[in-house]
Amino acid sequence: MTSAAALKTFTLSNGIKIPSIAAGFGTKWASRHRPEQKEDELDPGVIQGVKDAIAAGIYHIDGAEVYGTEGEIGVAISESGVKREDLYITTKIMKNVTDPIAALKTSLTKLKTDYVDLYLIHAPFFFDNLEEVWKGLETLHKEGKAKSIGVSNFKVEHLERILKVAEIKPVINQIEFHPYLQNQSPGIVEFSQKHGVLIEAYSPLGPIKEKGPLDPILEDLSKKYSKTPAQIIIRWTLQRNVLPVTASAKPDRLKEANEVFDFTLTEEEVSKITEVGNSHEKRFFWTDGKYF
Ligand SMILES: NC(=O)c1ccc[n+]([C@@H]2O[C@H](COP(=O)([O-])OP(=O)(O)OC[C@H]3O[C@@H](n4cnc5c(N)ncnc54)[C@H](O)[C@@H]3O)[C@@H](O)[C@H]2O)c1
Ligand SMILES: OCCc1c[nH]c2ccccc12
Repeated sequence: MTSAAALKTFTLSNGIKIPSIAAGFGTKWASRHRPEQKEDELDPGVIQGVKDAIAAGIYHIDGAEVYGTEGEIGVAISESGVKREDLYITTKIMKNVTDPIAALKTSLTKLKTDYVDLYLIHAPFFFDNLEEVWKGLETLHKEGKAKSIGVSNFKVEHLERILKVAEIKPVINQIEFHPYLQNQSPGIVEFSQKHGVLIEAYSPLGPIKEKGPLDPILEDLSKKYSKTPAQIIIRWTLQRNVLPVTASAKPDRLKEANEVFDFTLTEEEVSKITEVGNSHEKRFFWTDGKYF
């Protein structure tokens, strides 16, 4: 069996190593979407949140053009005291898809960096020229402005379209993934993994947000390993070869999320969570561009 610490990074299909736990600054962090907040005002809470994640040892930060948190991420990473090359920064394109070159230029200015480690198409729901946008991302990769490129919320049909035209294959598909939603769309995890596309899980902590059939199992495993239910779920995610993108405004919870490299669930325990999770479907986010 591989050691618990071996999962600290995953290796992408392009050979680049990616830190296996990410801290997300979308969803609840996207306070810049509050109508009262001006575009050029930075939210000190978000800046502190990014700094807390980095201080907790989570060097992989997940942002997006539409979250409105790139400015805060830029300030935090430049003041973090950690070298840029040791951090792993993701952003995503969704609004300015007619011009990916200009969109990333704007994002890079806000992020105060010359490149992102990962640039994702945020979702395939709102425009139809997926192939053209992908070609734009390939250009940005060739220019060194996006070290890796990938997608998010893609179904099999969307990935197939990209794979048909791709000179550079997507390395990641970021989707909602947790024990209660192991296929955001039919067959997507198996198809992605078959094509060397790493699955990144957003909302990985779904099962601890409300009661469900996994509760007693998580409780037993928590006792056995002296870990919290959140840590058990994060560890399950990693052992499924999926990269969790988690979030918290609480520094202790960020630290907790990163303290999952000193224990290993048995294969039977992983299978049990998979099986019981599959008996209860729960979706926390959007599908086909519609929120719930
Ligand atoms: N690509 C997309 O369309 C998309 C969609 C949703 C989210 N995301 C990304 O994923 C990130 C994370 O998503 P999420 O916020 O749903 O993830 P998550 O499942 O980690 O949920 C985070 C929430 O869980 C709770 N929590 C966190 N740690 C906990 C702990 N130790 N114990 C108990 N409760 C805890 C808190 O309420 C916290 O706000 C976002 O910030 C964003 O970057 C992307
Ligand atoms: O990626 C998370 C879902 C999402 C899409 N657009 C947003 C804008 C603000 C906050 C979250 C989102």
